[in-house]
Amino acid sequence: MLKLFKQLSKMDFFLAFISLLLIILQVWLDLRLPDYMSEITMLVQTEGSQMSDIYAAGGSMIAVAFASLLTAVVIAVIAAKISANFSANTRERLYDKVQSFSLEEIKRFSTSSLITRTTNDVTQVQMLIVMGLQVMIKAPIMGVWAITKIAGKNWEWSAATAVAVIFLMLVVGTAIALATPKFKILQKLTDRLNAVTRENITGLRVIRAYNAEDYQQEKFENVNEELTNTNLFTSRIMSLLSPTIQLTMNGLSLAIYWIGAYLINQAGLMERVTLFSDMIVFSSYAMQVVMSFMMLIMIFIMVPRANVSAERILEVLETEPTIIDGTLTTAPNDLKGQVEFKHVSFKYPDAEEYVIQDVSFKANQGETVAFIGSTGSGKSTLVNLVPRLYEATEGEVLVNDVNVKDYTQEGLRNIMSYVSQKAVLFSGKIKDNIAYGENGRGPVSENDLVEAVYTAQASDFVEKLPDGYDSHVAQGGTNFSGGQKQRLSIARAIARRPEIFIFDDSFSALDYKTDRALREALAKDCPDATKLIVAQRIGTIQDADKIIVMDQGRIVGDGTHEELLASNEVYREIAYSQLSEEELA
Ligand SMILES: Nc1ncnc2c1ncn2[C@@H]1O[C@H](COP(=O)(O)OP(=O)(O)OP(=O)(O)O)[C@@H](O)[C@H]1O
Repeated sequence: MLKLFKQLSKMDFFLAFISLLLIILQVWLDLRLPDYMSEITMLVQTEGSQMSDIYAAGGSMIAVAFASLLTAVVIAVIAAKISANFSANTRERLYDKVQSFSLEEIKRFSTSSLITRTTNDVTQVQMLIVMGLQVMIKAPIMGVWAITKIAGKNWEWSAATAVAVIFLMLVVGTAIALATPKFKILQKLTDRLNAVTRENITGLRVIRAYNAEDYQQEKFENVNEELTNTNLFTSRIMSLLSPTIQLTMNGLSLAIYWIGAYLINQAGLMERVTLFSDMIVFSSYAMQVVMSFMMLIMIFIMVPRANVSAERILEVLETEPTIIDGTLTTAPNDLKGQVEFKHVSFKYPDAEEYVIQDVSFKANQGETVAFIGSTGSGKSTLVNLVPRLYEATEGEVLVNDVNVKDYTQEGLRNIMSYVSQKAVLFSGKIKDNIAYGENGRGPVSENDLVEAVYTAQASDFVEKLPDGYDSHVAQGGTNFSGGQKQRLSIARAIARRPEIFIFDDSFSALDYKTDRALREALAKDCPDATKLIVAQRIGTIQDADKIIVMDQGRIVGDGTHEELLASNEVYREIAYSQLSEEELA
């Protein structure tokens, strides 16, 4: 956890130092109170005392108590500020780190766990800082100071206090030992609850359509119940602590008075007043000692959980992304839009089998290269290697004759547009979604934006909307149809004016007519861009300059539509399953 605190700024450390000084002042003020008590008790017991003296002592006592209160408020404000700063910085660092992760690291942690770590786990540590700054430093100072005040006064009273403290430590130690293992489980269960909730919300349509509410509900309830039970277990243990502490404090008071009564009974008349006053003072200080232990206990309750959270946060922060940036922002040559695979093989992290095996091909500037093959044959995986969403396990992926590993990721992605299999839109306006991201050449102009929408065959529905390009897009683009979403995400790719387009089965939701119109417009408007197209439909790819046929991660044929029809069995099978002989002739 200390590692996490290292990131606090100098200003935060300075504030923490100020709060330390204030805490010392507060403890000093708090420990003045029993002295006034003693003074007042003495005055009350002594014959001939003046009322004005009692008022003076009482007034000072109130002033000191008020000053202590004021100091406590300032300390609390400082603690809140430091802890809020800590949270904001940690969340930002986590966010930046996650941004640098490749899909491999995201998969390793899981999306829901990354969300819990950025929110819930940070809050756990934040709460510890707030409490810790106020109490963790104060309690030992107060405890030690109070002990020195009562040390040597009377061994019977000291022994009673020691017994109370030892008893408390035993009870708390047992409670912490029982509860700590559960804290780790609690955070993991929070991850799972988060995952199930996300699944329920994102899959709502399917859940409803299949009347699977009960099934999902049960899934949710199972995790929820497990989390509740674990929470209850730790809470029950911790809830025993408070009454035990109360009981110990009251028991200690009783013991001190009981011992006091015995001592007073034994003492001579003159000593009685001093003993009585000592007893009052001792019991006040003894309460301070027990109170400081109680404060420490509160912290000890929080430390194990915060520690688990801190470890989970550090795990993310200390993970080195597997995809490391190269140094080149552009290729040191005049090539544009060239993509080449040289004996590339790939297997997913933690997987045994290769999903791409010894793939080699070349796409030159302006060419359209299409990939077709049965589902699961590795087409999407293959094109994901070009923008380095994954790293080739063996072989080389070259863009403009430079290995993709040698580019900075930003430089590499500046020259390409990737359209994923599932259209992804972001909440905001249509135009924000199209003029999205950066390409290293400044913002997308209004003209490029409109042209892109036209090329993507999206103008018909965009311009019909009451707010046109300013129309609202809901999160995930849920207020658009599948085909509309695909066209908008294709428009976003076109607006970037890239050297290379990667379409990962991005035409699948379009009707044949729109599919054809879009491809024709793309060929006309972006003739110089290289297009890598993954598709299931022969119609989408039959005009491609080169078609690569994939089967079980290997290339089993390449050529034009006509060449493959004549020579490639796998291609012919796919083609005949989709089009009639007349259409293919
Ligand atoms: N993130 C992943 N982790 C592990 N294995 C994966 C992952 N994504 C895909 N695979 C596996 O890799 C293989 C190739 O998948 P890929 O998505 O590249 O095929 P595809 O040809 O694009 O299929 P489709 O046409 O159905 O989209 C499949 O066997 C799949 O199970």
